Amino acid sequence: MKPTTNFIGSSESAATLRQLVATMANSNATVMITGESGTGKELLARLLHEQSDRCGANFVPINCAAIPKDLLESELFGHRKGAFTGAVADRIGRFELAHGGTIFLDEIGDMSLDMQVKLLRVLQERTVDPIGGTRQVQVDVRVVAATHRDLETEIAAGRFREDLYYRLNVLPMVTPPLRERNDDVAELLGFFAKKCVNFGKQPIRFKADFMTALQKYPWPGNVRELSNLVDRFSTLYAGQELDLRAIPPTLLPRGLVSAQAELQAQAPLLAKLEMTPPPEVLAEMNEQPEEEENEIEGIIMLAQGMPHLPPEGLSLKERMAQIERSIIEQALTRNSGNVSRTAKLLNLQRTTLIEKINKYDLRSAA
Ligand SMILES: Nc1ncnc2c1ncn2[C@@H]1O[C@H](COP(=O)(O)OP(=O)(O)OP(=O)(O)O)[C@@H](O)[C@H]1O
Repeated sequence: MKPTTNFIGSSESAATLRQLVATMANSNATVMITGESGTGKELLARLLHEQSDRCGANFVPINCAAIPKDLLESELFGHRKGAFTGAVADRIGRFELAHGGTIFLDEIGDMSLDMQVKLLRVLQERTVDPIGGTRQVQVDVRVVAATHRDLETEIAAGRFREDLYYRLNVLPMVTPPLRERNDDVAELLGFFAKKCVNFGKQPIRFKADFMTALQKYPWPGNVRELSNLVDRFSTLYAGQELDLRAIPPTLLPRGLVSAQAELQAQAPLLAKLEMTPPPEVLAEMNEQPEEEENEIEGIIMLAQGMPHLPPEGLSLKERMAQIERSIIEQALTRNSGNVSRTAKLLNLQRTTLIEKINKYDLRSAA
């Protein structure tokens, strides 16, 4: 079978996980993957399967928390026709389906104590008892289990069997939360954006300030949350290059929320005035993602045309001239170069405006 799974990331922990998978792939020992939801536990289990000699048989995932307690036994081990009300035909369980391959028992920490006993027996004897059946079925299955729970705490609380824990935890693997490997955020954004293109969406690109803000976000939903966000962006901003303004405020580090709010509030105003921040301001916004909050606010004030005094000071004359030139240029553009209408819009004498057009070398715009 051709491998299709890709565990993205250049951080040290991502590289270590890929290395662990390669090392563990061809052992038959049970693997226990722990980590927060959305950190890639199922992806790693698939990778393990694809890299193993078992890759020609099935990889069978089952979420033990998503299946009602009463149905889980039948799902895992199967049943015979008539075994219980509703069992209208024989049905093979997930263990049999995974014969020769790998079963992935997700959210094992949510399994009831009753089922834990039954699972332990299967792991020890390598046979399953379909409900209502009269004979046991031998299964050759590699077991990979996963949970977002701390199983040692669950054991201490009497909710998880210690013997099952040791049976499962032969080869442990831990997936770190994304906030602890934010080096991977940019690569993951690119990966999921490309995936959206493969699904026929227009490509989106990310500016530096966008990437930097998202690298600071703690990602409680981890890679799943990041992937969903890219899907949303690919729909809302198809074909565009995204900057800080595209990020939902709830995802922004506190220091950038007010900055973004001002930028967004400014957007309709700028549209109304047919003004955009001068190119040098936009460039500054994109080139200095790491700057302190006060600097970002300074950039925003600049974008708004508000006077801002940078920490290193400035030449007031030069800055005033820059602002004056920019406004005249925009007003001329808006009036298709008509000097009389531009003078009226800026409340200037026509002759004064012509002087300024000459001074700022704006004749081509007039
Ligand atoms: N390093 C990664 N590279 C590429 N995709 C990833 C990576 N990590 C996670 N994903 C993707 O993120 C999503 C969530 O991953 P996965 O289902 O493996 O997480 P999980 O830890 O098993 O979550 P849960 O505990 O909620 O079941 C999937 O679409 C998966 O393909």
